[in-house]
Amino acid sequence: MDLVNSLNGRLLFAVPKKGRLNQATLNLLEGADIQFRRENRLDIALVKNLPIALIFLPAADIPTFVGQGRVDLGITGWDQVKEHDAGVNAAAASAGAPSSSSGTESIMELEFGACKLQVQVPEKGVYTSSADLIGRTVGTSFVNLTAEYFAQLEAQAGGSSPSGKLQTTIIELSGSVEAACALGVADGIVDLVESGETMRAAGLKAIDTVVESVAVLIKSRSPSNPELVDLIASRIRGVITAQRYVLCQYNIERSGIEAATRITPGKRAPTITTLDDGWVAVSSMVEKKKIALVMDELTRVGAHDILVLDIHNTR
Ligand SMILES: Nc1ncnc2c1ncn2[C@@H]1O[C@H](COP(=O)(O)OP(=O)(O)OP(=O)(O)O)[C@@H](O)[C@H]1O
Ligand SMILES: O=P(O)(O)OC[C@H]1O[C@H](OP(=O)(O)OP(=O)(O)O)[C@H](O)[C@@H]1O
Ligand SMILES: [Mg+2]
Repeated sequence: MDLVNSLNGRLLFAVPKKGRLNQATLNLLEGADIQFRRENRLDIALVKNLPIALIFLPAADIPTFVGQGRVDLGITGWDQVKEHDAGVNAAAASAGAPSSSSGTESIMELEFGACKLQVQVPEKGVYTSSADLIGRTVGTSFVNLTAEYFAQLEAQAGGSSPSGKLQTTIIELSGSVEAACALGVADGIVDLVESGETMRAAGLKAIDTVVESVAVLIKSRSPSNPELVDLIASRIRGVITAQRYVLCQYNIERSGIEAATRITPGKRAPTITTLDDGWVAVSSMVEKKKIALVMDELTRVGAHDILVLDIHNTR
């Protein structure tokens, strides 16, 4: 098969090929009924039921492909989008050009991959604020955001050199960044924190947040097929909403309906069905994180036979 020719006329959609965002992204594609079979070792997969090709790329590279318009759509971390933007701005500044936009547009936040890019220092060390790291060495995979962050800090401290050259040394590391302080490679690091387990295990503490991140769906400024982009976005939004809600069903005496539907007003309105002898059945979407409380309150106002069901999809 001539792979390049087979991409003709297809919308190109970049997805993380490994790492923290890979599995959640594959689940999302499955929920949106985007069907494909990926050949072993091949980073391109043709979608069977839509004119789309999936391109498997490292999360960090996806904003570059989308930003240059080589790929129409992508899923990556917001941190990676900001890192790419900071790189584009730094390149423009060093060329004496005005800061330009990176060419990516965020369509929506996806409800996974939440983490924070944080400045971290040894827990029992001499550094207590980011300003203490000015003129020191900082290890990170996010060199552009880190350079931008310290440039601002240096400017605030009034110590920025006339040439605009950074006093703080940024060392680029591609993984296991937390090891850098213990091994003397860096005085502090800028890396991602979710649970904080990796940071604490390395004897580090966070002293500031550079960016708060979550996975995002992004598109290029001029996608090849805007209608298809809208269709995919709408399908993905449906899956995300379905994941956030559960369906709560219960029976209640008609006299209790007002109190009960105040507890479960639904996304738009609850569905109410009349049963025999003065009872009604209510069915309503409830935010998953609130369901335990909602069930407590429904019981209190006299609801019976409360059922909670997963929703697979919604529009
Ligand atoms: N611990 C985490 N919790 C939540 N999201 C994370 C976490 N670590 C990374 N991410 C998100 O996932 C994105 C990709 O990071 P990840 O480290 O998974 O990719 P990778 O570096 O390509 O893979 P690997 O680290 O396995 O080589 C990050 O930019 C961030 O948005
Ligand atoms: O706060 P936590 O829940 O511990 O998660 C944070 C860790 O997760 C990521 O590492 P990853 O697993 O991608 O390994 P890496 O350092 O090799 O990239 C990130 O770079 C942190 O090290
Ligand atoms: Mg990683």
